Amino acid sequence: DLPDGWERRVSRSTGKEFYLNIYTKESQWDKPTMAAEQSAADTVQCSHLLVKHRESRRPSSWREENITRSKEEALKLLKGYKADIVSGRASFAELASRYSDCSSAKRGGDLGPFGHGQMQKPFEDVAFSLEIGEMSEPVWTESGVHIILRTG
Ligand SMILES: N=C(N)NCCC[C@H](NC(=O)[C@@H]1CCC/C1=C\[C@H](COP(=O)(O)O)NC(=O)[C@@H](N)Cc1ccccc1)C(N)=O
Repeated sequence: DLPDGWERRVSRSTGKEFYLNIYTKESQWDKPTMAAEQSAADTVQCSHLLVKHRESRRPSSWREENITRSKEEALKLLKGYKADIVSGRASFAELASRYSDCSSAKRGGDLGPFGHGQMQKPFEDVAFSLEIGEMSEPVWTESGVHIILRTG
């Protein structure tokens, strides 16, 4: 059957079947193979909190010259930060500026607006699937493990 977010339609003029993305209202002739993209936006703005680990593509950051924590430890830390944010004990920007292993920490995690093809695919896919104001589950990239907050 059809992947999530698509509906089958029939063209009134040609009688041919086409497919409608129920989120963006875009239509296409080809049968979709992937879930419909929820964002009609071709750019989104996000903040993120990145925790690197010893297998990160660059296991170093402004915080720590040589990062040796394991993937498991990185995930545990990140989940703790997310819990603090969800509980209201701390703000996203506060924890990102203190703990993110990305230079965007200096801007509370803000990455600015970006379009398709700029970020690593797993990061982009989640970023474009979030509603504005929504925070992601942990996302793994070559850089490490991130939580992403869509802000625009
Ligand atoms: N605005 C852009 N287009 N800047 C280029 C993004 C390159 C892109 N980066 C990523 O996909 C991940 C997800 C977000 C951050 C990031 C990784 C790294 C940290 O990981 P590492 O590379 O040590 O493994 N931080 C960056 O790149 C920072 N310049 C992001 C940034 C910082 C301050 C202001 C704006 C953007 C990639 N294709 O590798």
